[in-house]
Amino acid sequence: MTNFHRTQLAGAQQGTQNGLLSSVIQRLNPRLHHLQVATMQSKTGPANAAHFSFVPGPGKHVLRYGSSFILVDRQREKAFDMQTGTPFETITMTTLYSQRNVFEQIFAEAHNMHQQMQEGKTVIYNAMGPEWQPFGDPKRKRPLDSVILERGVKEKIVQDVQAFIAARTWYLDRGIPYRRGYLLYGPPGTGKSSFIQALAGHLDFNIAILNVSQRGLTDDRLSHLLGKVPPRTIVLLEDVDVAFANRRKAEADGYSGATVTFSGLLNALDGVASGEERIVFLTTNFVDRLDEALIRPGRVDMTVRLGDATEYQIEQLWDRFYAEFDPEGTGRKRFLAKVTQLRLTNSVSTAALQGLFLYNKDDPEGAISMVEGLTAGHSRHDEKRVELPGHVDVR
Ligand SMILES: Nc1ncnc2c1ncn2[C@@H]1O[C@H](COP(=O)(O)OP(=O)(O)OP(=O)(O)O)[C@@H](O)[C@H]1O
Repeated sequence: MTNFHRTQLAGAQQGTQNGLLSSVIQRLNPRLHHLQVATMQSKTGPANAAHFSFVPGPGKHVLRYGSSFILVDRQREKAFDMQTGTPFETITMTTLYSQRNVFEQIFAEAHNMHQQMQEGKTVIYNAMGPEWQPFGDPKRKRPLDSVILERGVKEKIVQDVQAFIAARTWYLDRGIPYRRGYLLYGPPGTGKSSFIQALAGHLDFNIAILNVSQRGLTDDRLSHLLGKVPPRTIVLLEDVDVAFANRRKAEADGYSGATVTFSGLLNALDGVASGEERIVFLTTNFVDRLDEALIRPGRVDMTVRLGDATEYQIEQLWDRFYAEFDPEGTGRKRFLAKVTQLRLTNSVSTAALQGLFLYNKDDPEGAISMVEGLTAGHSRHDEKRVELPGHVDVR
């Protein structure tokens, strides 16, 4: 007899293991008693629409897989996943020694099922203690063209990242750490997070997000987390300026406080190295607070300013919302004339414009008549330019 033991943090384990066990459970065709109904709710259909499937419930079952019989023991733990409320489980599968190859097949099949479920999706990881864990269900990929940046900016970043991904052997042959850092800076609501999400989808990567200002995130934890990012995952470190306000040195006992320090952030970035490509995006609303040590090539190789909406972005955003109502573009011209007259170009965020267009979803005239409302919140940001040799600064 042979046993196959596997423990699952139900719905919360990292990487491809997440949900893998539920695929195994789905795959095992129940032939005996103790069935459990698994309910899956459709994300797009009406709230009360749901699918049901019968899976072996907790307890022991003898199941047949092909010509093999397997004893499956599904046991719930006392602890449960804090995000979903699902109890952790241990599943023990036992079969005849001569049939042991069957486990490989089951897991391969379950793995395929699991991958199919994730196709076209982006997994978002959050830091939970010392681990990266998927946050909620994988998200539908955000299309790149849904994020509107100044002309050519998106293309420059995408090209750079793709060239980096294609240059693996080049880096490894020369003994250069295979990593690339990007800093996106600019006022809030200009598409920094949205762009990174869309880029991840475009490259078929997942995202591991960490807010540097998060309480309880120490230098050690940051360094540990960056050292064990799941494969094919972009790291997004938000609000990195916070570390620069915190230049405190570690105490004599090595403790450097409950937040990330400046040197802790630099060390963590320097330590990021693996045979896998490592792509790290940093974001900040306050580029002036950053130190040049951060944007030294190797830590950050490209900086990109995402500013308030330019004329080009306003036009593009207008067309995304109103192309069908305004095929000739006359409404767009009037909207832009009003925006220019109110001196709003380069001083309202794309998020604010999106808010106005959403409010007037089917009504371009409504949007034109409400432009004045945008002036209340508008602000002008004059940031210093990031100038450093060997460094790409896209503005
Ligand atoms: N350039 C843009 N193109 C398309 N949508 C945008 C753009 N900028 C902002 N939005 C929309 O505005 C909202 C907020 O955007 P997002 O979170 O990406 O901004 P951010 O720059 O990351 O902000 P913060 O600096 O506050 O984190 C999202 O709903 C996003 O879809």
